[in-house]
Amino acid sequence: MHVNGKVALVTGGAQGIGRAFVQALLGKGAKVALLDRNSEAGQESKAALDEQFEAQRTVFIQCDVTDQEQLKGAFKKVIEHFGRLDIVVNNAGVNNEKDWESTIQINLLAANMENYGVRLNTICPGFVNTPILQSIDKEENMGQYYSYKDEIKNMMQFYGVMDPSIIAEGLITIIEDDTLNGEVMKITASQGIHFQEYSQTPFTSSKR
Ligand SMILES: NC(=O)C1=CN([C@@H]2O[C@H](COP(=O)(O)OP(=O)(O)OC[C@H]3O[C@@H](n4cnc5c(N)ncnc54)[C@H](O)[C@@H]3O)[C@@H](O)[C@H]2O)C=CC1
Ligand SMILES: CC/C=C\CC(=O)/C=C/C=C\C=C\C=C\[C@@H](O)[C@@H](O)C/C=C\CCC(=O)O
Repeated sequence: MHVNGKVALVTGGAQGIGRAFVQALLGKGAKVALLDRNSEAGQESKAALDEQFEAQRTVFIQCDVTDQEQLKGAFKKVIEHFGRLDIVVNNAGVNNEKDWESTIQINLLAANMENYGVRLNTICPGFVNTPILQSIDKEENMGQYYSYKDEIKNMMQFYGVMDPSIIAEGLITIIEDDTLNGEVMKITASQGIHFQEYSQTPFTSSKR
């Protein structure tokens, strides 16, 4: 699918990886709805992007993705505003080991989107340089894993920390290659963008 002229919705688009996704999609000619629960960061991001791209190509919608009503309302607004919706990027995420139920609810929201006739792929990055990494130093985020914070920092040094732009490059690859469906794209500092390979099994479903 060509990105040019398409409409994308990016959750958690106000900062970090989501912001890089929004920027890359705009760079490829898409119109983008940037959803985030953080209104201040969302508005700041939109203002910064408007300096680089035509303002009417980006809309910020405040939305907490865990609130089904807000989320449905946001999807509706995007379609009303841009007239269509072609690409959904389920990026919003938190690191909160003390409230893992809400972490799952936020981070894995897309799991039930397969019935909408869309291609569904996932991106699994190693460490990426975004504000979420500051949570490693906070007991309120790390909970029982707080004592591993120095170990995690050593891992970050060992494996490397990537720039969000490479994750955005992975997203554009997924959108542009229509053959990709059900794929797990891994992005690491040492191997770059690559795919998880699963061994072939002989059974073929009649439903495929
Ligand atoms: N930074 C990293 O090293 C890695 C991050 N990830 C995942 O990538 C995604 C993006 O992470 P980062 O950009 O690093 O984090 P970040 O903390 O910099 O940005 C996350 C954005 O999501 C928003 N958000 C959080 N909860 C929300 C909610 N309930 N509703 C709407 N918006 C919400 C935040 O306000 C923020 O703007 C997350 O799902 C994270 O788990 C995955 C692997 C590595
Ligand atoms: C620690 C929690 C902080 C934030 C949570 C979050 O949202 C992001 C976590 C991000 C990445 C974690 C990566 C962990 C990687 C390691 O456990 C290894 O599995 C890395 C493996 C391979 C790297 C291979 C390579 O670079 O050569």
